[in-house]
Amino acid sequence: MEYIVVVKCGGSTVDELSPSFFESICKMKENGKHPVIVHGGGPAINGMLQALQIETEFVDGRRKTTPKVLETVEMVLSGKVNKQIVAQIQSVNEKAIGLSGVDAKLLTATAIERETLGLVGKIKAVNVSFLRELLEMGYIPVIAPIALDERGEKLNINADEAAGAIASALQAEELVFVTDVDGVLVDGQLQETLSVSEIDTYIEDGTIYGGMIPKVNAARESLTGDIKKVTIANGNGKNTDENGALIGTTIMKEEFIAQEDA
Ligand SMILES: Nc1ncnc2c1ncn2[C@@H]1O[C@H](COP(=O)(O)OP(=O)(O)O)[C@@H](O)[C@H]1O
Ligand SMILES: CC(=O)N[C@@H](CCC(=O)OP(=O)(O)O)C(=O)O
Repeated sequence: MEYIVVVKCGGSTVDELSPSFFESICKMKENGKHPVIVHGGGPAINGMLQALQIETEFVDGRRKTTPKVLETVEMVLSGKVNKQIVAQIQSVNEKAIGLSGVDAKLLTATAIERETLGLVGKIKAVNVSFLRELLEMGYIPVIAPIALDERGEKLNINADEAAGAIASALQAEELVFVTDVDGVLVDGQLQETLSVSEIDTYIEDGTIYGGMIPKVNAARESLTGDIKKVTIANGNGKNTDENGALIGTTIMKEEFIAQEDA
């Protein structure tokens, strides 16, 4: 299998994704690339938890997940958000299939720290052969970040972390985070490129905070493997190149930045 692109759609943007975003996904296929979509849904989960009067709390960017919270997370992610994206892709005439990590044991995870986070996991394994079969059949997999642990218990996974782990396991060429900002901003200025070493500096001085932290951390981890390029871009469809590819902040290994500059 050649060129795989993992695209993570953030919950911040999932209701705003423009037709041109879905067209850019189609263009990828026309250009011989294989998109795999991983999605979040934080704001929709918050809304449902509020409606159900279930308390929620974040610890270092991850949602503390009780059994009741997990039930709601799964209902919103696997039920509402996943099928919304699958329907939108199919409306531009592409074949899409919605799954969570529970289906076909797609994602296996272990709990990070039950005492503080409850049912929150870190991905240990991805059912790569099943995903590759779907890609070979021409399907775009759309994946909700719920995983199973070794005993078959469900765990909630941060969607940015899930996208990074799936991209690494698939040996994808590219990882794209689609969110509600144009990319990484420093003093209000969009950064076209960012090196791995700059990530640490900007997290340390507070320039990168909140929901941007898991994205740049997932970028850093993925770039230690086969992935050559990670992009953080806006889902509003306004920033695309002539091929319809999303433009935002590109995070690359130092040696690739050096090559591009040469
Ligand atoms: N340096 C930065 N540049 C741009 N956005 C940043 C930065 N640091 C933190 N953010 C925040 O990260 C948010 C995106 O993360 P998040 O809300 O978790 O989105 P998603 O649901 O797409 O994962 C932005 O809306 C912004 O508030
Ligand atoms: C463990 C954990 O925090 N899981 C996330 C999963 C969804 C997500 O990550 O959505 P975004 O991409 O919109 O942030 C949650 O429960 O909100």
